[in-house]
Amino acid sequence: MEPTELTAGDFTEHSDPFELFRLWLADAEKTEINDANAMSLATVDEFGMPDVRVVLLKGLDEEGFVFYTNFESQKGQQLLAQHRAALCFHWKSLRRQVRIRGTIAPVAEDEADEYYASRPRGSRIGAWASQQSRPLPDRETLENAVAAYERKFEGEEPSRPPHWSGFRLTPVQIEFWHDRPFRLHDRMRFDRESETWRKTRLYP
Ligand SMILES: Cc1cc2nc3c(=O)[nH]c(=O)nc-3n(C[C@H](O)[C@H](O)[C@H](O)COP(=O)(O)O)c2cc1C
Ligand SMILES: Cc1ncc(COP(=O)(O)O)c(CN)c1O
Repeated sequence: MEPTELTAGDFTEHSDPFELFRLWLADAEKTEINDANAMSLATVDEFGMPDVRVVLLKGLDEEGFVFYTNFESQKGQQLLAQHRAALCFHWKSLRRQVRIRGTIAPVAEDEADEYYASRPRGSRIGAWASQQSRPLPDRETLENAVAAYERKFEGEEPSRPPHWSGFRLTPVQIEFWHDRPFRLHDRMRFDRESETWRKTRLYP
């Protein structure tokens, strides 16, 4: 890949990891074919066995990174029990990676209500119909559940299911990685130190 404005430049000068993350996400929105906000979410189960799946980043503020899911799903149960997780973004079009580790807390009820209300009606009904991560005998069972909830909420706005909400990951560590020739990549890690961030360059 020829270096461009997006693939060259020195990100290692940045001192605010949130600001740098926002710049990289904005770049990725321009270059990824879809879902630039997709991130791998790593958790551990009650036996310390790792698990990982992709979710979408739906909010970012000074407290952290927000995503939405079913709290009774595998990830929901793992996050409620362990309160810790890691995220990984890989933007292939930019040859960039961001890794984030931190603590997990559910978002406030009103924050979840507001996001749920912004989703298409079909997705809101779907959140009721899907018993995410539990066995489903056949597709028809799911479609019947969707039809039943469509009848239940006919003529009204579906309320947010009590088991559907968001988690916020508050980072303690954020690492930025950028591809460089001959695998001699640039890596910069930020470690939270109460109100500030300590910055460390890492061997590739
Ligand atoms: C691009 C992409 C985005 C996804 N976004 C979400 C999401 O935001 N929330 C969610 O619950 N599942 C999302 N999924 C589905 C999850 O990867 C996963 O299959 C599901 O949440 C069940 O995970 P669990 O059994 O570990 O709880 C997404 C999948 C893909 C491929
Ligand atoms: C099951 C599920 N829940 C939630 C989401 C989050 O995205 P949205 O709120 O835009 O549906 C996704 C995105 N793929 C998803 O697959």
